[in-house]
Amino acid sequence: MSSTSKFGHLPLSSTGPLECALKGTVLLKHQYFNKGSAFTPDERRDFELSGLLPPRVQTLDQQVQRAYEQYSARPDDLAKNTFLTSLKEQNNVLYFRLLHDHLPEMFNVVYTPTEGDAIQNYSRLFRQPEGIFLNIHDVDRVHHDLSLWGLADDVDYIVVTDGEEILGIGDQGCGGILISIAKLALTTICAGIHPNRVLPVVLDCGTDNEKLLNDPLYLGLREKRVRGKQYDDFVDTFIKAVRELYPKAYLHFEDFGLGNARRLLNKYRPQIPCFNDDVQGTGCVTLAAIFAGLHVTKQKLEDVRLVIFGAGTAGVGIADQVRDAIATERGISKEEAAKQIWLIDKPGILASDTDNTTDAQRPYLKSEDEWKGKGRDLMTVVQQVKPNILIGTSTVPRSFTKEIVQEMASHVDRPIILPLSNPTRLHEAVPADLLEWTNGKALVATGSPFKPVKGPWGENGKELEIEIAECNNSVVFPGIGLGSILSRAKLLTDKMLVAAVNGVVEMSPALRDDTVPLLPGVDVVRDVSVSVARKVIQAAVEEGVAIEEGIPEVEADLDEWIREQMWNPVYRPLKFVNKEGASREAKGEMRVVGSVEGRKPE
Ligand SMILES: NC(=O)C1=CN([C@@H]2O[C@H](COP(=O)(O)OP(=O)(O)OC[C@H]3O[C@@H](n4cnc5c(N)ncnc54)[C@H](O)[C@@H]3O)[C@@H](O)[C@H]2O)C=CC1
Ligand SMILES: CC(=O)C(=O)O
Ligand SMILES: [Mg+2]
Repeated sequence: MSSTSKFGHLPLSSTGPLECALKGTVLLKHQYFNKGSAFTPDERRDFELSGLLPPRVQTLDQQVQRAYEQYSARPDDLAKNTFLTSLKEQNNVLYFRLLHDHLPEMFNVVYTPTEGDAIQNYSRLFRQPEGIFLNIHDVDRVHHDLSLWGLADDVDYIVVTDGEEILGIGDQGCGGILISIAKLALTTICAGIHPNRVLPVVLDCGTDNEKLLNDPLYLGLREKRVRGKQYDDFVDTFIKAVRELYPKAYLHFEDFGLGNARRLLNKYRPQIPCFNDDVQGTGCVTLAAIFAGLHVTKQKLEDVRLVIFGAGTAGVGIADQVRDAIATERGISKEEAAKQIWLIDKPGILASDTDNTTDAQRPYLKSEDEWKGKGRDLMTVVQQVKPNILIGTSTVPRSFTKEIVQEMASHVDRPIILPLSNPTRLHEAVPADLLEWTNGKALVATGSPFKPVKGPWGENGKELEIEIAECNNSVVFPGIGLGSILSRAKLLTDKMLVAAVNGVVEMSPALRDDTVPLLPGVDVVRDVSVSVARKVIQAAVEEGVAIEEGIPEVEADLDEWIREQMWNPVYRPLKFVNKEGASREAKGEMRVVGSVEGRKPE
């Protein structure tokens, strides 16, 4: 039962007994309340479960042990991913506890790269729907369909995608729902966001993926993507419905295509608390990695000479975050700061004479005179620019060749090289090669996880194992979301994003020891999220956008206030309440009771 905390408020995630109006088989099939073999003897009696379960009562730890054995017996990562999806549908606490206890091992199975395989196979692996599917041809029903999820107060965090540019594997149509689900699972496991107060959404606008269009089992709209005004009206209707139904919710855009990602962010950012993970999340985590790298190389932002290969949603998102940091740090204009960044896309270096550049790329165009008569390919740019940082967001595998990397390393002692394209097979270079080509000098972080690399790189050729940081927006988006939700920020401002970067940098192992990774790993992810959330909340208060009252000012209290509201995967004793008497004591649990009872939308 929830109660006010020492801070005099009702925490977002509560502890103590959990009210439940369900019994028998309905309860056993309910992912939020189900405990399986861990129902206590009293609960078995009170909730009509005694004949429905084998007699032995087990602990959560024993269940985790069994689930881990079952997981380990699955032959490959996709089968492991499918197993975990089923487990989540059966028992939320067990699923999140298993993940919690084995996170470093399972992270790449529930997230990139394996989740990408699951998304590509969505219509083949489909067993049970999860989330909300909105149909562009049913725009009149958007409000109604969204309302089926629950009542106004019940949603804190929404992830929405239109499935056009998923995790580096392109257009996946309605299978994109799985990226919304996966990102939300990470908000829970990494930042303790209540799993029952989140909402995954896919906007089904069709797909341009021929394979899906020709697949008779494809579950989404089998037609080409609808674009233009009809698309914009659909998104607008969705946003309006979100504001009406879930006025407190924070909206996370994920994996929209290049033509829409930034455009939608720019449109809605001044109106609602929203965030684009590919633009802003990637920008924040990469800036944090750069700060850590510069700390190791003993350089400052004024020393940055950054080349970004692949100037799409993520690439320009990174450029903006770095440019703004340089401008603030050096006290110069954004135009001046942009001179330290070079963008390369399919036509080569982007210059004033390059055709079809986007509004977002324009601030970074170089003068055509500067590049007249010169090659515009990556090798020439590296030769001319002599960058100390090279980032890949191109989806072009192996594009950072030995020659290019060695050219870069011939100008700087410790090149910072971040191949960020996902999934693993699309990385611009793999860490083992980067380290070998630079004799262990490169400071590397990657978009997907890689195993540590062994090599003779120590003093006098001593064998050393170098850990590789994962530079993925997953390091930062859960904490940004947590901070925004807890402060009930009405907008997500630039200063809150800068604060989030600082929250990650403070946790970077490389700040204390320059032989270790640039970014914190998943083993400390909850601490990272607290650090990020704290900074985000403080910035929201300073900016005057925090609505929540009573946010503690003292840092230690603020940390406690944050941690107290994070959801933990533990079983809570169930307390039976009559359906009529079911109160909303434990904030957030009512959606479950409501949906099972068939609560009508208001
Ligand atoms: N590590 C992380 O946290 C993140 C990684 N990513 C990854 O970054 C990659 C790009 O994602 P988005 O920016 O969303 O896609 P996008 O499609 O918006 O951008 C890709 C860009 O690369 C360019 N490109 C393609 N071929 C090229 C070539 N041969 N030479 C130069 N440029 C070329 C494209 O024209 C486009 O501008 C994906 O693999 C994605 O998974 C994206 C977001 C976060
Ligand atoms: C990590 C991520 O958001 C992406 O690859 O799209
Ligand atoms: Mg993404």
